[in-house]
Amino acid sequence: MAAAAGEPKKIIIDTDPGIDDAMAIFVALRSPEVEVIGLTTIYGNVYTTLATRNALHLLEVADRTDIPVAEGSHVTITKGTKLRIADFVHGADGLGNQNFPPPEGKPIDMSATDFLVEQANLYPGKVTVVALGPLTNIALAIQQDSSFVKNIGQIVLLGGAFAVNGNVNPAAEANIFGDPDAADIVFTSGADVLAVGINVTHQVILTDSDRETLASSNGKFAQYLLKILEVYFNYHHDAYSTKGVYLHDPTAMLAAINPSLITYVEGAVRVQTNGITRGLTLLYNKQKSDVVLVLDRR
Ligand SMILES: O=c1[nH]cnc2c1ncn2[C@@H]1O[C@H](CO)[C@@H](O)[C@H]1O
Repeated sequence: MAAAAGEPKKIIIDTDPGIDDAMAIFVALRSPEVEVIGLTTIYGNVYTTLATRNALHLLEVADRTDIPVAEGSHVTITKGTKLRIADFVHGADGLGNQNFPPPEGKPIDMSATDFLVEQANLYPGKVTVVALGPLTNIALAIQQDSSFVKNIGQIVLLGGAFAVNGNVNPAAEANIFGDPDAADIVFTSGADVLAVGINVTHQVILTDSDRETLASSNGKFAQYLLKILEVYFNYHHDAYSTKGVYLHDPTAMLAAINPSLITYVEGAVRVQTNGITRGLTLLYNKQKSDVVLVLDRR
């Protein structure tokens, strides 16, 4: 596949690493179509402090310590501290219980939100945020700077369960469930949002036999991923009948790198923020304007 002519697309990866986050970050670092200009961190698969540590670690594994890491929010946008952390999917350390040594690097002296706002201002229309966790940092950037929505090129996010059951409960997918209020702010902000839901990512499976192919590679990333994937495979074997693992974050990353790989529908999205369907994503993609008005609060 030829890289798009001209400058690579600048991307900031907002991430909660996370095993599939690690895969997505490596995909981005190996794709000439994009230039990773920063990682921002968030809770989700792990708490934010550990997400920052893992982000720094992954950049060290990839020999890309030139890329800055900015630490994100430790609480939801409504200051909620009762977070749902998916350590049962990713291991207690978020990276398959490998207990890697602590990274040598440090996050930059700037919050994730400030970094997002700064970079969007610096390169108006040119920065894509690839959001792989709950959307707190992005919603905070929208609230902090009224020109963020105009300046950010696109927000590509892994989240939602569009017309299918969620993975936390029948209503909600994990990233949206993590901060439904933030997600509703992002979806109704007027920004160019491309959402890759689990209705898509549950079709993208790294099978047991793909894992054997990976094992036959001497590549640095292949060997690293093999180690951390064990826990992710065990979880999927136990929790789902699928013989393999869902490639959630790598699929969203591929949508950012090469949008033509996926087909899309356009419409208004709202997120349910309370009750038993908290975290439900509702898409209306028809042309009936009075219904869109109810959904779209702009
Ligand atoms: O069953 C689950 N509960 C919570 N989080 C999960 C589950 N399965 C996967 N993920 C994590 O949440 C995002 C996709 O929703 C992915 O980051 C995935 O690793």
